[in-house]
Amino acid sequence: MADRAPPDAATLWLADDDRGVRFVLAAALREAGLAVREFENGDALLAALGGDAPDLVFTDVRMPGVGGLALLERLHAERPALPVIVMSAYTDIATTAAAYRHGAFDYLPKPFDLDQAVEAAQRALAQRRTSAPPPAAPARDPDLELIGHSPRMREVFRAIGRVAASGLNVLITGETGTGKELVARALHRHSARADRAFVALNTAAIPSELLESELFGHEAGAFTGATRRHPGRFEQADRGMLFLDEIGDMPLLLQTRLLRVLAEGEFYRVGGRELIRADVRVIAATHQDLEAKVARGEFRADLLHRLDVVRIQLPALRERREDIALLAEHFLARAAHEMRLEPKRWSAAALSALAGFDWPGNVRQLENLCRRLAVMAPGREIRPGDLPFDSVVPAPSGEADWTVALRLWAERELALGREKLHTRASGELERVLFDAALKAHDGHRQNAANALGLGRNTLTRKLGSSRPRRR
Ligand SMILES: Nc1ncnc2c1ncn2[C@@H]1O[C@H](COP(=O)(O)OP(=O)(O)OP(=O)(O)O)[C@@H](O)[C@H]1O
Repeated sequence: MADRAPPDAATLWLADDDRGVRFVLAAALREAGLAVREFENGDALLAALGGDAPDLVFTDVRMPGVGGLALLERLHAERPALPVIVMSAYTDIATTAAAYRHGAFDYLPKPFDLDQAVEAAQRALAQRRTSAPPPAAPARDPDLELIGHSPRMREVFRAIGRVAASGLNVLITGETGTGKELVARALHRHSARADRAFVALNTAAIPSELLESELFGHEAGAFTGATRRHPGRFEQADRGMLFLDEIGDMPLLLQTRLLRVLAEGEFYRVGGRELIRADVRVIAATHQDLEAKVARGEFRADLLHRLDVVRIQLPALRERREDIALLAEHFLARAAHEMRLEPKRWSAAALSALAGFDWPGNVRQLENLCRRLAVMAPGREIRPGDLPFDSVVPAPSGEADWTVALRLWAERELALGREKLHTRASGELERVLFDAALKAHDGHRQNAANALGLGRNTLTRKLGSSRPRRR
């Protein structure tokens, strides 16, 4: 806790139950000229707060006693101007969004670069701020949770957490099936409009002549077949959110009308005279390159600017292969549950084949495959031969198949903050090798040892320690 910082240095209080994290982080922050005081949990920090106050707080989320989010809430209530930076290995959207909602200045997903942490601290100190009161916490539906632990998805979760409560229009881009609608729903659930409607409209799915009345509604008799007054999606989304999917397919004339409505917040139904006001936050999505469409004169630049206040770009699944195994396990289990089938599991080889596939249909394609295999795959364990791909998928960058699986395992364990990876992985490696060698040599230890390039005694000793259950 001793500090060599200059007497006028800004003070930073750091709460984390992991002594190692505290040690390296505090060292880096002191190096950057801050006076750092360390606490092993939120209670200790709160207790110290009576007599003294820091300029900035860094806190972990999961700690025994008062956790990081509760600490944040207390600090925010008592000292709203004090910036708090939340750090966590749990980068699910709920935690990230809760952090921002409770007034966190920033959220650092672990593991982070020390430079990144120092930079965040400096930013926070440079612009201390007061924040708006948090909106009510929305209910969560686990089926709507976005899954992923890749750095690219963590960035997406962070962006959602950051902009959900802001009220800004958002443009979500990404290939088909990457989860754009799911992101839009997450933005809604974590926004101040969560208890109001989320209305979705797929622009590409509706014939262009009907699109205008779908959006803005129509009066009875407005056109042939309009027998009754029909409120449009804009009206339905009043005080809530309107999700315009495939916005790139909207005809130019309607783009002009949409732009005007967004600018003025009011419109007439088709064939109507009554001016309707609607307070709508628009989230738009597209898989197309809208800038290119603007250049070709197919999309209005001013509409793009109005929709594209914040952009969330979703990576293709092949750009975040680390997430494939996690998603595959989730979808396979969910499919079995939904269809009341006996659960199946993935063999390591099948998972590594999945990780090497290109997934042009992205997460939706993987989800559909899992449903199909939950029903069709013959055994309890899904093997590479059960996969419907024509050719054997090459492992990335010439890696052997099993190292791909190992890499996926390591990345996932690290993302989950698990420990002793080396010991656990080495144990597994030996177990698999010894099993295979013994099986190939009918249990003959000398021959198995020869094949492995080990002495018989070494093999026997290792078998004793790695497989206590065996003779
Ligand atoms: N990160 C994720 N975690 C869990 N499920 C996901 C994730 N991303 C996508 N999905 C699932 O994949 C399917 C496709 O997602 P979604 O409809 O949001 O994609 P999209 O990008 O809007 O597709 P399109 O461009 O075709 O409209 C959905 O069933 C969704 O639940």
